Amino acid sequence: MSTPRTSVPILDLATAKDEKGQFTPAFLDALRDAAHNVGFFQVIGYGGRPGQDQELLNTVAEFFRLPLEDRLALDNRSSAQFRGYTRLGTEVTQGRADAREQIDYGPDREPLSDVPKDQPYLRLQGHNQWPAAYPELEKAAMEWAELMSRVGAELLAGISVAIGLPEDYFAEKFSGSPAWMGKLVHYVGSGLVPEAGDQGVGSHADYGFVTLLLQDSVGGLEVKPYGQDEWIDVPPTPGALVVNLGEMLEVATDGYLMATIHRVTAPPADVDRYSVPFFWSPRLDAVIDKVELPAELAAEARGVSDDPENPMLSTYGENVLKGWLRAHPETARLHYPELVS
Ligand SMILES: O=C(O)CCC(=O)C(=O)O
Ligand SMILES: [Fe+2]
Repeated sequence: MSTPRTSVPILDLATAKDEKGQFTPAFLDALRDAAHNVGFFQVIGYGGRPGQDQELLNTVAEFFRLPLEDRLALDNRSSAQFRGYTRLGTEVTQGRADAREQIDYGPDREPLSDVPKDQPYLRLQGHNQWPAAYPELEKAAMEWAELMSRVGAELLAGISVAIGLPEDYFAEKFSGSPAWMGKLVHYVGSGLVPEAGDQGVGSHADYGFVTLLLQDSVGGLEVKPYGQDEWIDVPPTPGALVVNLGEMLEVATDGYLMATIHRVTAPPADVDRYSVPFFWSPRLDAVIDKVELPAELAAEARGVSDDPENPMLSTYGENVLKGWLRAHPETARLHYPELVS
């Protein structure tokens, strides 16, 4: 085993490619090391408009200051796509309530009319819920998703090359209707959701390929690299996005890359924390097969985690529906009663 890691590396996307548009060997080495040994890193130079990150966080904070009834008008219990507003303390991670409220959103598409019984996850295609009286939110969130889709595709291309695959190896899985997901999150100070204790969000891995997270300056995000007992901090870093790898990369690489476990500690009493995670994810019907890794990397593959509480499913839609059903039990009972006991 390599030496335990105590910090999360920072990579600069602005200098990732040479003048011919190829990822540089130095960038690929740093990316492979960060992705394989830590599973978490930060990127700077990702190409947002100056001030776009802070504007988005301010817009999100403003939304959560609207009266509760305005937020509840977007209640995700009315959405078979789990889109819209989740009330404080009703999302569950590791069997415990999280001290956060949030809006979930994704690509806005017509729901499919004829969903085969054996592909219930196709029902996750559908519409978002946005506050009509506060149009700034939809605008900022969708503009962010566009930027993050570009960054996600670029990083996945880099990760592919770093593990010996062609740059566009996974591109087909995203073509047509990639099922990315965005979240606008408000963590509340400990004490406001008594049953959460200090759990902002409980320890978990993400479901897709790569997660790109914008966090404000409060802190509290921690990560547990594979094989390590110590949690390490992901310190708020101006101008940076936090990147972590999701379960689809663990499935594809047989654990050479792992979906790294992370959690957020609730902020201190009376402090609010805002974050915007974005999950770059393929089509719902994409099936992710194991890739052929170069021998020296294959020798370091750790196998796919076999947690009976969290099986990793190779059809992306199945894998993400598993997560939604677990995290939002009320919405699950209302829309997918046949899938939850
Ligand atoms: O808010 C954060 O810093 C992390 C959130 C997270 O891990 C998630 O929503 O999957
Ligand atoms: Fe996460």
